[in-house]
Amino acid sequence: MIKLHNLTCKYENNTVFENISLDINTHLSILGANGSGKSTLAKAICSLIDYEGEIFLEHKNTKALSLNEKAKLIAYIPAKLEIYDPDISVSEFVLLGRFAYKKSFFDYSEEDKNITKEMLEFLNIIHLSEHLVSQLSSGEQQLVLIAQALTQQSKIIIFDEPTANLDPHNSKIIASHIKELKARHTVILITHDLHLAASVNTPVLFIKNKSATYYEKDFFNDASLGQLYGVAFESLAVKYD
Ligand SMILES: Nc1ncnc2c1ncn2[C@@H]1O[C@H](COP(=O)(O)OP(=O)(O)OP(=O)(O)O)[C@@H](O)[C@H]1O
Repeated sequence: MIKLHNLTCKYENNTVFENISLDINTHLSILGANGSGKSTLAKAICSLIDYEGEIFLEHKNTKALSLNEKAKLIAYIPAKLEIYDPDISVSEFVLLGRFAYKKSFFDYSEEDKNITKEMLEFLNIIHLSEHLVSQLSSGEQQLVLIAQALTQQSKIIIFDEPTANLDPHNSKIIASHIKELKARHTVILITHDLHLAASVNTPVLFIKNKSATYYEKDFFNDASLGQLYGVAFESLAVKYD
């Protein structure tokens, strides 16, 4: 459960959006034009940037939570992997998702390593375990990012444009994983990929003109999409189902 109360985000003098209040009790897709503030909203929810107002995760004010407490409640998956260590392997990278559970400063536990292996198997990338993350394709890197987030075992997972760099085949793989994860997690999906959003099939929060409108259902039709995005739509063609 995520609760936003009078949430305002700005960068210096640029107000991105203001006074968003919303209770998110289920899966949600956040849509809107480039620069409308989707990633800013996600980053505020994850305390990665400053904000005005209040954000509650599972009834707890995020400002009162430690980094580790937040990591156990919410995971953020960026659109693209930033690789700080070109020599890190897939299994080492995914294991880092267990940081909030680490008991010893020096090493991860057997349980941490087992959970890492489990997530690599779940995403069908166990064969990449010893590969260098820096040498993977974009599609493989996206799966590695998802694996790392899953090891956090947080209730809420935010996917920020998970198919941004992917071809339709890899997008379909990601779509199928996201749909599967809905059974165990609260999924927040940020995307421009309307096929993906329609396929994942959640209520929609559309950000426009510094505010946000919530659509419980009936969002994915040519008329409302055309009006919101300002371009003509003819029924979505690619099927991720
Ligand atoms: N670190 C930053 N410093 C200053 N301005 C920023 C910063 N990050 C984002 N912005 C500005 O905030 C606004 C919202 O950006 P944001 O990335 O949240 O939009 P978005 O909806 O996720 O866009 P896109 O769909 O293009 O990824 C934009 O005008 C952007 O230029």
